Amino acid sequence: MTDAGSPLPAIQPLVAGNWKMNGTKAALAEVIAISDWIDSAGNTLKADTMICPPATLTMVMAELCSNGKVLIGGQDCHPLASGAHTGDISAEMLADAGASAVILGHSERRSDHAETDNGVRAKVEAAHRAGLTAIVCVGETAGQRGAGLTLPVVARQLEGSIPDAVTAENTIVAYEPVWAIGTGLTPTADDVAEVHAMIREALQKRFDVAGIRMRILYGGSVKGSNAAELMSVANVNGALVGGASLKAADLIQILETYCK
Ligand SMILES: O=C[C@H](O)COP(=O)(O)O
Repeated sequence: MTDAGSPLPAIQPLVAGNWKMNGTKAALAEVIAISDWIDSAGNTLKADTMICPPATLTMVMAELCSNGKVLIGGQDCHPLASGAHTGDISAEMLADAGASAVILGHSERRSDHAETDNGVRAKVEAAHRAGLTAIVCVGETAGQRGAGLTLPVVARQLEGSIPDAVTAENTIVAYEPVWAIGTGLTPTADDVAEVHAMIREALQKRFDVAGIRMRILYGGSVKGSNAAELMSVANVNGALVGGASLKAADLIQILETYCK
């Protein structure tokens, strides 16, 4: 409930596809097929759809999807707006290319590029400065889960990676257990519920109403056959999908779980 006592609007789920380092111009056919399917689904689809292509496809994909049915996101950004940083792109550049969001702190960035919570936080601030929604990834490794550290690890990443001033619109949390990414393994529905409940509680404590309304996505081996179960867990407001977002037919199976 808000201060005025009126009920909060329902959270609109999001299914976001992270293409990672996959996709050339030939893959644009997939996003066209997704967009056409969304058109045919009309009002029955009760979720937003986003594709986060490699940077090379951002602008052309954003132009193809200018009707807004498929939102476009980046996969990373530099904390600064411009400068001598060979190979990097800024949040402002992503926004200029037509992106409305950017994935930050993905475990592959944390491990491949030694990204820290502080570094991710600076990138989230950059995303907000450029008017982008930050999709902030958190999640434990297999070793951390085995040691019973899932909740403290995720809580620490959440606290460290998200800045103090956020809104429910400009920030999304994605819980991705590292051991579930690309492995075909998924946590049980109860395990997902436990972590998402902790995330919701932490967000609410820190951000009040914004924390209640913020979307929390689950990611890690989501596919058509498990999406209905995972997406029905309390406090799961959509999915961050890797492998199953590369083919339109696979992503559409996941989107179908949100067709009512
Ligand atoms: O960002 C997406 C995740 O890393 C999940 O990837 P996956 O669906 O291939 O397991």
